[in-house]
Amino acid sequence: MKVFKFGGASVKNAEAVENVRRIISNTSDDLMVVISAMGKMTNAFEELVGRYSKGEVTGQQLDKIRAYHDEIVHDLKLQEDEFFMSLYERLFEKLLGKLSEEPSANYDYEYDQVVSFGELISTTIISGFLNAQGVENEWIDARKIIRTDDTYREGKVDWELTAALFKSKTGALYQAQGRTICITQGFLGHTDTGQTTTLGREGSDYSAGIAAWCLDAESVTIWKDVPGMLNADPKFFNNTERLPKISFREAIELSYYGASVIHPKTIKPLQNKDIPLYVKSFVDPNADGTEIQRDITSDHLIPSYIFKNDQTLISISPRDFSFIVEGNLRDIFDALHQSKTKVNLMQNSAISFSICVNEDEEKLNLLMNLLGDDYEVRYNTNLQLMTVRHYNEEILQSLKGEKEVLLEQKSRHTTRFVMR
Ligand SMILES: Nc1ncnc2c1ncn2[C@@H]1O[C@H](COP(=O)(O)OP(=O)(O)O)[C@@H](O)[C@H]1O
Ligand SMILES: N[C@@H](CC(=O)OP(=O)(O)O)C(=O)O
Repeated sequence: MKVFKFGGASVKNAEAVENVRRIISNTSDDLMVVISAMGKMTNAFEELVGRYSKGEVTGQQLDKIRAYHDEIVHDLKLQEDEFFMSLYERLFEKLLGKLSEEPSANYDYEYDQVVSFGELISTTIISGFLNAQGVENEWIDARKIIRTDDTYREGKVDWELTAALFKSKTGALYQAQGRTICITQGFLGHTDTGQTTTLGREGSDYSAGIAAWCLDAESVTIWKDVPGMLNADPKFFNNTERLPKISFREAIELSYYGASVIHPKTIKPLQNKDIPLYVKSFVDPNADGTEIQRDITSDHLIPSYIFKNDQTLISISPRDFSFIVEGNLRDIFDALHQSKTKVNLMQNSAISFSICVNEDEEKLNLLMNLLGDDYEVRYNTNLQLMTVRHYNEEILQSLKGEKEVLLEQKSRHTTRFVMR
């Protein structure tokens, strides 16, 4: 059994959905197919829930979402399919029902209840289309399988329970005669009381990793709009090179530093069970792509570079000029934890502790309040964090150009610059 994952870009319109059908039809393996919301629909649902949670009118946002999906349904010629249409209409009725309720004060909870419809609608359309085209499949409700805690918008997975649920809900299907294709939603989970949760933005790759771990899959293939994992984001660089084969370790480092082609959480479950991950192009499905697996021998061959924009460099110093030692490190880490500040880089000197974080004014104010009067906090905004793996001086010079470097950090394999 293999796991395939299709993201928003691969199902953004009817033509793309037909391409997904072709890719699925061209393999003969049992499949668990994990699918995200279509195109940029998660952003559209975020606008919708933003208005809903403030008690504002949501008609315009809802109409936009409905029209987008209706066009795909029309182009796939599904509107004559009564069974499909009853499922499709029911989803929108449920969404409308949710929007007519008074929102609770818990925004993160409301977010998950509303934004999850993106994946529910997309998988309903794709499952319906595949069935209509004779590609028999089972629609599996991830909200009944992936068990998380109640950290809404970033559900923490209960692995053992999720594995048991996967096996009880899909085991018999995969053991049955003939080929089995299951279609399920990325990004979604549920709590022990049955409330819908989500796993964090761009979390469908992670769902594919969870499914593979739970089902002991042979491999995972993530279908993307790029030829594989490249040595830089092709949206910002010409002449990128494909990394044909890298280790789990290298992939987790690259994605952690910001190579957004794979969600960083995806790798751990696969590494833990030694399940290879293929990143392949849905535009050219027969091309080789990238193979991510345990062997490290190819990791050093090509330098990779990753840029994160909209960074803030924060410098925290004890006001009494004391050293940065255990006690004040504890205060600083406590404040970071409480303000849920995610640190992209940290470094200290005798009397100052520096961190580079994604720009977020609200969190920064909270952090400063938590640190209180004992610490002086200074910061620079609008910066760029550049990470270069397997660097050489020539590459560093050409990437830095004329930019001012505010902080530099070097290890044997990685150099990082915070620049303006
Ligand atoms: N190192 C990299 N290699 C390939 N693509 C990258 C890299 N870093 C960033 N990207 C970006 O990741 C995008 C694909 O990921 P994403 O948009 O999240 O896919 P999806 O939402 O369809 O799953 C590419 O279009 C590319 O711009
Ligand atoms: N739809 C969700 C989950 C996801 O992973 O989507 P994609 O695979 O298109 O990045 C999001 O946009 O965050």
